[in-house]
Amino acid sequence: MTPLTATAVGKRYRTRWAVRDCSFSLPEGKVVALLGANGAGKSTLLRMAAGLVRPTTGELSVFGTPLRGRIHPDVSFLAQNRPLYRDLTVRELVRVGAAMNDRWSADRVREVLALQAGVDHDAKVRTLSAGSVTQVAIAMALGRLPRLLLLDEPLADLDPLAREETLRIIMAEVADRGTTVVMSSHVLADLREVCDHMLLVDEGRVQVDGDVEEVLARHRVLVGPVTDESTVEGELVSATRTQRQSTLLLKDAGPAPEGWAGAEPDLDSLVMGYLRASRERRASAQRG
Ligand SMILES: Nc1ncnc2c1ncn2[C@@H]1O[C@H](COP(=O)(O)OP(=O)(O)OP(=O)(O)O)[C@@H](O)[C@H]1O
Repeated sequence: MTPLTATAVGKRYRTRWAVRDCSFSLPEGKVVALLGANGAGKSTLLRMAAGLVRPTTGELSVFGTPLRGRIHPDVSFLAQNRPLYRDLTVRELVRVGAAMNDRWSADRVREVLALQAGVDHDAKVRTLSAGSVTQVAIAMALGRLPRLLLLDEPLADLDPLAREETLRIIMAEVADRGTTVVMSSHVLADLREVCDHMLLVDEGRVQVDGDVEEVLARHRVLVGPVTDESTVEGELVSATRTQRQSTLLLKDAGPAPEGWAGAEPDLDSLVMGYLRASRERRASAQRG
């Protein structure tokens, strides 16, 4: 069953739309990278999917059930501010989790915590480093035994070792339990090796949605003479030009014309191309 479907979803804060006309369906049992620049609308989308924020327009469904402003029992959400009771110890938190959740596995939380080196179970949450708080919050999120795990910037505070541990835990969660994981980030390097599916948002709209391999196969990077772009076929996503040479990212490109070299982009150059185009659109809108 589809873990998350959005139909024409929009969210307006006062006069500003944070998310606009978003429609997508996520595949089950995959890792989905939710990508976009700062302020693109990633957190707002995740908060709506978690049932914490109601859409202004449209509808979100989790495993076929329309959300009505409350968290779905099969969903766990790691919010960007990691809300945990700061005066409790990690051990006490695990006990409180049992009281607050209908479905709860303290064993699962302990199992995940045991995989995370350096988290002191007897320390009060407020004395932990930001990275340890994130690790505890992820363990707590997994304690709800979710089928859909929504993670807002899960790796942002983690050192390289903790990142690796966390990615391993997430990969095992997907492989062993078939959980669908949505992870937001603006640091693509975090997600490159783990994501199967991507959702790239820009100014609240979905720009790219699909299986990573399929998305890459639909794009080409063409390099050729700056003087002769007229022979290039396809939808231009973005371009970087030096005095002599153009590097174009294209969607649904035709064959490389005479004098041009073409190759499939890697995920980094694809995402950078879309982000660059988005920044240029914003800059040109500001210039009026
Ligand atoms: N509670 C709020 N009230 C008013 N505006 C908001 C609120 N939450 C988000 N916004 C605005 O909505 C837009 C999208 O914000 P959002 O936090 O969803 O983006 P994001 O992609 O998660 O950004 P970042 O990567 O910086 O966390 C931004 O312009 C933001 O200022």
